[in-house]
Amino acid sequence: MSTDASAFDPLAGVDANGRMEPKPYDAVVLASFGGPEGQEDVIPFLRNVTRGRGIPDERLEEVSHHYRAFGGISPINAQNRALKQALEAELARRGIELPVLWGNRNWAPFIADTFREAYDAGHRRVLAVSTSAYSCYSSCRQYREDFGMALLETGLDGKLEVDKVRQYFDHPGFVEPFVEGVAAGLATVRAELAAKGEPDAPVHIMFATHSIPIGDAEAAGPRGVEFDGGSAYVAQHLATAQAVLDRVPEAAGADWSLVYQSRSGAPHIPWLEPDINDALQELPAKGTKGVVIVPLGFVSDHMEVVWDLDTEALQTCAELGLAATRVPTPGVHRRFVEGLVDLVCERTVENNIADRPALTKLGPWMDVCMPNCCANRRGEKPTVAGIDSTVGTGAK
Ligand SMILES: CC1=C(CCC(=O)O)c2cc3nc(cc4[nH]c(cc5[nH]c(cc1n2)c(C)c5CCC(=O)O)c(CCC(=O)O)c4C)C(CCC(=O)O)=C3C
Ligand SMILES: [Fe+2]
Repeated sequence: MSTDASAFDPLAGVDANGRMEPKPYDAVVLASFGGPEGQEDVIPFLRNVTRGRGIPDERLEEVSHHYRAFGGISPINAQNRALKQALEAELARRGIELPVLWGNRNWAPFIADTFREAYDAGHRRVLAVSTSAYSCYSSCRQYREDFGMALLETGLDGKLEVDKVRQYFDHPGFVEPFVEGVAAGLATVRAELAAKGEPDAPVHIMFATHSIPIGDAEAAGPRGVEFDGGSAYVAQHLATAQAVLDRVPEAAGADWSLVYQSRSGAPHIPWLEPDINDALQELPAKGTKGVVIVPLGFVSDHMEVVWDLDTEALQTCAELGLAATRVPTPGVHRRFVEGLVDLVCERTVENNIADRPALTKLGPWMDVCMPNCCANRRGEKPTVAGIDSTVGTGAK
């Protein structure tokens, strides 16, 4: 994809495709959402997530039950500790001396504390890797804003330079675990149908991602570019789903769709549809007997996956008599971990990897966001890693 960066006064070292020239980084910051680690954390965590966001109390109440049912513990922090360890091991295996620090947007360890820790350890330039693969306010810009706010809050703006790796929805390291999962999921569901005496019954492949307000979807990615499905967010998912399917011979001829989950917000604000549970209801009338649910929007098996898919959507399947399975997320899959380290190496001077693989025509996505990229008019906050960034750009 090409964008017109020449219209702006770009940061030094960024080309017209938003690619940043390699730099010598001192550390990697694994940045994630964060989650509660006990019953007493649940409400304070939800308040952090929804700060100033108009999420109805009933929705918070409902979501708190999802966490309460798991002892108030989200799986996401343990998953990020495991991912941090796996990244450290892969860097060590390649002989790359880059420490990995971990910080979250909504729960301890908070990004501001991680930046302080980085600075106190002598690091002056860090590269963030987030646990969000796609482009939208929640998955890209909000990280860039929270990095910016953390730099201002800690007084580290002008002292700590912060960049971020590109959105990696179509990187082979993200796609390949899903390829493996879809092939295995189809085999599981077909075996279940065969055991019921229906070996040739139709199976649907349902790709699921987080619903977002339609306004956020339309604001995703660079301005002035037309995308399939009406937005960069939807286009990235459609193209990635196709990239997965193209690599699973057993999926040839199977019906598939992209559906949405975990809607929140006020009812009068339109969000992306259909909801996964509504979409499942439609399947039996079409003669579909089985479904493979692919959590394409997510990096690990966190609460949105174990509750909204494994608890609710699989329950819907059971009620409808559909044979069903849910494919794993990339998690700490070897290819995913290698892919994230490759993404880091695209940006480093030492151990640089010049090749930037992308399995869809949308990629490789930009290292640096264009002005107003993913901006949803929730107010102007300073952002790092944008071509118009005023914070996180290093010594002033
Ligand atoms: C696109 C997207 C991703 C995928 C990209 C990514 O992975 O980052 C994602 C991930 C996640 N969302 C998560 C949790 C929550 N998201 C909420 C609310 C919201 N998410 C939104 C979008 C996304 N969310 C939006 C537009 C809202 C509305 C309010 C707002 O704009 O903030 C709320 C508030 C209550 C509710 O409304 O549900 C909670 C508790 C967790 C943690 C799970 C765990 O604890 O294991 C994770 C990984
Ligand atoms: Fe969310």
